[in-house]
Amino acid sequence: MITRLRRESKRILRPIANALAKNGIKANEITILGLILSIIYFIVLYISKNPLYGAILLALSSFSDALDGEVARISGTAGNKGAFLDSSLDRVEDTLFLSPLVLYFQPILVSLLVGISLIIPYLRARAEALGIKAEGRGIIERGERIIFTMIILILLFFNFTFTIYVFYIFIVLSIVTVIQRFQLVLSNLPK
Ligand SMILES: CC(C)CCC[C@@H](C)CCC[C@@H](C)CCC[C@@H](C)CCOC[C@@H](COP(=O)(O)O[C@@H]1[C@H](O)[C@H](OP(=O)(O)O)[C@@H](O)[C@H](O)[C@H]1O)OCC[C@H](C)CCC[C@H](C)CCC[C@H](C)CCCC(C)C
Ligand SMILES: Nc1ccn([C@@H]2O[C@H](COP(=O)(O)O)[C@@H](O)[C@H]2O)c(=O)n1
Ligand SMILES: [Mg+2]
Ligand SMILES: [Mg+2]
Repeated sequence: MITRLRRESKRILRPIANALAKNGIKANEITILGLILSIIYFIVLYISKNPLYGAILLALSSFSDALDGEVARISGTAGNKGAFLDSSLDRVEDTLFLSPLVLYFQPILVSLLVGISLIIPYLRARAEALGIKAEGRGIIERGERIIFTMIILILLFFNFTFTIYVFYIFIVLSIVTVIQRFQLVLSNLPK
């Protein structure tokens, strides 16, 4: 879903990215800013236990993630080094985004979710190493997972009792995505 939104999102992202590139801001700096914001998210949410602060910091960090690639392309610096930095720091950020959910849900389920959120991109990386395109494959890719996390934090802020069910749905959809990516790779390999 988010992958399909990617093209339309350019209309919002392009002018902001243009302004940043014009002012000499580098893509890697935005990538690092995203990481710093995710660390602040982790600390602030863990200490304050206020899910609204978490939702705001999550929005800012993930927005940096949506912007860095655009800045790299506009300034002509897009390349493997940046792609490696971006994807690898995404994994650090995913861990930081999801771990504090232990404050609200069963730790065993949160640790399962953290693990699954690392397995999903691992499967994409492995698929791509085997020459199989996995972008856009799976019901809940990173963009959707970030939006799910944001919705959960907002629902927690308003103390809705049904939030736990949204959390369960998040886990189930993440497991479905793992299965979808396994299927994708296995059905594309001769043996
Ligand atoms: C003017 C500004 C200062 C205003 C700031 C406003 C912000 C606070 C608003 C934030 C809005 C927030 C909700 C935005 C969330 C965006 C978030 C969903 C984007 C997350 O980025 C995901 C990114 C992932 O793709 P990428 O290829 O880089 O990474 C790959 C991924 O990790 C793979 O994992 P997996 O396999 O899928 O599990 C790995 O396998 C790969 O290795 C890895 O490379 O996708 C980015 C593209 C998105 C399509 C971009 C969406 C942009 C938003 C729609 C833009 C909307 C911004 C507006 C300002 C919104 C304003 C809303 C307002 C607050 C009402
Ligand atoms: N610091 C960076 C970040 C990203 N890139 C390039 O952008 C691609 C990812 O774009 P997104 O829109 O998904 O963020 C990535 O593959 C790199 O080519 C970069 O060069 N430097
Ligand atoms: Mg990015
Ligand atoms: Mg990133």
